[in-house]
Amino acid sequence: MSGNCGNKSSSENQLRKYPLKLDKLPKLKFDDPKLDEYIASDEPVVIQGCKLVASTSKWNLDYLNKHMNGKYTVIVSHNHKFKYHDEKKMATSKVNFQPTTKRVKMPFSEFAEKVRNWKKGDERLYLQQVLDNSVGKEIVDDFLKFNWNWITDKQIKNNWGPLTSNLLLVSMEGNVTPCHYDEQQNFYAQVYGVKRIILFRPSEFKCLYPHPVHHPYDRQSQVDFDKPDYNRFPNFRNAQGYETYIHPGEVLYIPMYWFHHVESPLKEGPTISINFWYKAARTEQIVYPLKDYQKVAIMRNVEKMLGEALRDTNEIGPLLRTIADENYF
Ligand SMILES: O=C(O)C(=O)C[C@H](CCCc1ccccc1)C(=O)O
Ligand SMILES: [Zn+2]
Repeated sequence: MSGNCGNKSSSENQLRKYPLKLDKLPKLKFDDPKLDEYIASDEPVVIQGCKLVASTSKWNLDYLNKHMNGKYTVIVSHNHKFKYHDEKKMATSKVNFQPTTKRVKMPFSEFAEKVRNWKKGDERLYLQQVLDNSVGKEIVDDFLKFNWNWITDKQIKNNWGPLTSNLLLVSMEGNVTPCHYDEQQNFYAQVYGVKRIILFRPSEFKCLYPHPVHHPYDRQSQVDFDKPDYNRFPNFRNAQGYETYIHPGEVLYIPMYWFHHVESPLKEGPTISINFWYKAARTEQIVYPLKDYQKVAIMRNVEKMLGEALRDTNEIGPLLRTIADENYF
C-alpha cells in the first residue's frame, strides 16, 4: 500500500533515498516583489502562477501522441540513470569511454506504447526533443500561447542573451538525470506529473567532482548518488544541497552553473516538462570579489587552454598537480 504517511504527497514517498542534507527551496508567487531579487542574484526559486505554459494544461501522453506524428529524439538507458555524454568529445577523448545511454529517433506512438507496457528489466526511455516545427500544428499553437511577455520581461530585465532552445522532456516514472550543471540560464516549466529536483550551488564543485572538461561527461558529477565512492570522492559527505518538488504550472529557475539532479518519482507515471535555456548575460564590468560560478568558468578556461597547449589532454592533470604540489601548498 503506498499510503500517504503524514503530510507528504504520495510522490514524495516514492523516492530514492540519497545520503544528502537537503534544504527546501522557496516557492514564490509570480508577482512577489522578492522574486526578481532571486533571479538577479542567480539564486534558484520556484515560481507559482506565472502561467508560462498554461496552454499545456491539457497536455498528457495521449494528447501528445495525437499531435506528434514525426520521429523524435529518445534516449535509451539500461538502468534508471540518463547521464548525458557529449558525442563530439567521445571522438577526441583520450579515455576509453563506454556510454551508458544511446540516442535514437522514434515515432511518438512507439515511445508511448513502450512506456505504457514497460516492465522491470526493460530498457528505459526518455524523450528529449527540441521543440521545433517537427511537432504538430496544435503543439505549435500551444507553444505560441506560452506566456512570452512574462519570460521575455525576465530575459530583458536580467540582460540575458537569446533563448537558445526549448527541450520537451517526457520521462518514464523512476528516470533520473544525474547531477550536472549547464552554462545557460534555465526556466524549467513543469507540465504534467511531479518532478523532484536537487540543486547545489556552484561553490559545491569540490564536493561533486565534475568530470574533466575534455571528458565526454564534461559538466556531469562523477559521483554515483546511488552508491557514492567515498574513497574517490570524500568531500561528497559534506555536499550541502536544496530540494524541491515541482507541480504542473510551477516554474523552477535553475541559475547557470548550479548543479542539479532531476528525477521522476517511482510509481507515479510519466512526467512532462519544458525547459527554456537562455544564453547568459555578457559580463561587461568584472566586479570583485568574483562570484562562485565565475571561478568555475575560470577553471574551465584553464583546462581548455592547457588542452590547446599540451595537445595530449592526459597531460593536463599531471601538469596542474606539479604547479599545485610544488608552488602552492
Ligand atoms: O533542463 C535541464 O537543464 C535539465 O537538466 C533537465 C533534465 C534533462 C536534461 C537533459 C540534458 C542534459 C544536458 C545536456 C542536454 C540535455 C531532466 O528534466 O531530466
Ligand atoms: Zn541541466
